Amino acid sequence: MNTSIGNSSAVLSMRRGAVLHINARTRTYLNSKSKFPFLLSLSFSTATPRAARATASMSYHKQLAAAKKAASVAARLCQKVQTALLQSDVQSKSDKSPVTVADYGSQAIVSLILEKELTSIPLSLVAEEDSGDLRKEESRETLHRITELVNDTFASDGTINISPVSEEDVLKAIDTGKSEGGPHGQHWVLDPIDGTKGFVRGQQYAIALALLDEGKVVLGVLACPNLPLSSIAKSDFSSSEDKVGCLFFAEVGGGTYMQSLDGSPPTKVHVSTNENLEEASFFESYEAAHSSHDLSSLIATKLGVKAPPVRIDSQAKYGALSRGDGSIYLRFPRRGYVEKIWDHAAGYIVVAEAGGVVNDAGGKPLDFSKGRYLDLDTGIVVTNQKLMPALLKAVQESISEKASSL
Ligand SMILES: Nc1ncnc2c1ncn2[C@@H]1O[C@H](COP(=O)(O)O)[C@@H](O)[C@H]1OP(=O)(O)O
Ligand SMILES: [Mg+2]
Ligand SMILES: [Mg+2]
Ligand SMILES: [Mg+2]
Repeated sequence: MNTSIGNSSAVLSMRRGAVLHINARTRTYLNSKSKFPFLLSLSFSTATPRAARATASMSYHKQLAAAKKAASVAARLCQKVQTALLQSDVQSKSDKSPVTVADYGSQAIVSLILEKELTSIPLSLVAEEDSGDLRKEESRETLHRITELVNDTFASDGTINISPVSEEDVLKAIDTGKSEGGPHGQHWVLDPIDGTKGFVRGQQYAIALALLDEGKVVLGVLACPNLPLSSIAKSDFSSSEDKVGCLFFAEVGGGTYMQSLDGSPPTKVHVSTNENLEEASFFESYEAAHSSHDLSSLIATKLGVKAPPVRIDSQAKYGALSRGDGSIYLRFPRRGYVEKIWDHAAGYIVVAEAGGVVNDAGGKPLDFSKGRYLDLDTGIVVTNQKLMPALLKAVQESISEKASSL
């Protein structure tokens, strides 16, 4: 039996260029999930060893404060949309993946807040969404709604001093995210909603924001609006009594902290110190299309892992792992899928600063300096330092066995 957060009965049908349909039962379910918090992540990285050394002693406090604010405000917009998701709010992109008004609104909010808070250098932002579809005639209503959502979110937050924005301002703010990143200089990396499928199902998602400096991730923020503040290691974690809404943040050399999205004081978190594989539990994607459940099951069996996998959407998995809810996260996308930096940058530093290790299946650390994409061997493997050697051995043996059985 597998463990997953929330209800899995939502029925979504997606066709190229078509609106994603949500049936009445799902709508009722989504509307009943207003208690769920949103997850947002941001990260920042640096690239060359010389420059990395030069920046190692730098402080990113100001950028971290701006990132936390941006992700938290964007999370509020996402929460508002998730509680009243309309069929017209969800559309299908050209790669058939869903996108909602909240993905666009979140990206606009983060871009506008970073621009406002950090005026010393021009903003370079590598982000998932762009305004291409929104500029089409048939998207006029959608753009209007996104602009309203952005302005309402700013207006209801007493700490944001941004005048009402126009539709053109929103389009421009979204398109700030077209930066290519790379090994030099500072680049923000944003996934405005990571785990859009989980968001649409009324389940887990994150706003993920990171900063790269010379190709290295130097800070990251993950807002997880629906993640319980207490551990999700146990299969009964989705109890309606659980308080939800976590904000994870990390700065290079400074450790990882978690606070509630409604503003409790932060506490330092650490990955699990578990060295016993029989007692280990592991996370993987809720969506089997995003990561091979068969391969991770083979690995778990080889390692003697007894607990069933915990399947949840988005970089909330990195957040949960950073506080020791489980000890392993396995991700094996289908052949040919290329991972993007915004899907891992914030999660990477949140786990690394909590004492964990994030490698590709070949045992190499992830390299965020190559532009918008990650160049990976097969998949991503995350655990603590003690378990990584045994885990990598099992991963590599299982990959070979699976390949020879085909
Ligand atoms: N076919 C795919 N394989 C792997 N990951 C995918 C695929 N399609 C979308 N994704 C991205 O995987 C991440 C979610 O993975 P998970 O299964 O861990 O929740 C998201 O970043 C999602 O993008 P998006 O940001 O658009 O939701
Ligand atoms: Mg997407
Ligand atoms: Mg994503
Ligand atoms: Mg996304």
